[in-house]
Amino acid sequence: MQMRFDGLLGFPGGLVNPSKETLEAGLSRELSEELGVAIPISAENHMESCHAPASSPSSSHLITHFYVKKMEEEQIMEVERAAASTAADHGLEVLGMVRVPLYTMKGGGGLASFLSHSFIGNARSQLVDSLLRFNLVSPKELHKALTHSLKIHTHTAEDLQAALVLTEVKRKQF
Ligand SMILES: O=c1[nH]cnc2c1ncn2[C@H]1C[C@H](O)[C@@H](COP(=O)(O)OP(=O)(O)O)O1
Repeated sequence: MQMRFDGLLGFPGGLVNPSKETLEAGLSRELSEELGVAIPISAENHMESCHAPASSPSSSHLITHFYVKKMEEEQIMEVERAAASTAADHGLEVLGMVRVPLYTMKGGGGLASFLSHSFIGNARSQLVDSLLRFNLVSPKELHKALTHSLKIHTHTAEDLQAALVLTEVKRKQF
């Protein structure tokens, strides 16, 4: 996955105008811009399409099309190198590639922590669906990670609330 310009986690990709290019050609173009390498995509890589509600009142509703391509570790490392060096969008729309940890540590580190971050649109569901579909994590492990993730999320919300109260106090002093 990647850290986006807006601080949210998401998959490489972007908007495609289907009257101008096919979904697969549009995705290949976006991958070249964001990853700095040409990755051919075909209809066989399509996993799911769904209607995603607008992420903010000012943005439009979207149909998201999710594609999955299996790669060898060496190919992934090549993509990671190119994404950080030759990709046109690096440092602009994309701040870096991130690997998804497929393990959960005792204290909740790993997948549980990863899933508690903030994701763009329906990227978290896309990630969870693909982990299950390709048997990368068992349903039991994923359930455990998501349960822990929810606790981390609640703790983060409480932490943010405490920071907000603190700034309110400081704001009134000045
Ligand atoms: O990974 C994703 N999963 C689901 N929806 C996503 C993901 N990444 C982006 N989006 C949605 C949210 C945005 O409204 C649109 C366009 O994304 P963006 O990165 O801004 O596209 P461009 O590169 O600017 O074309 O898609």
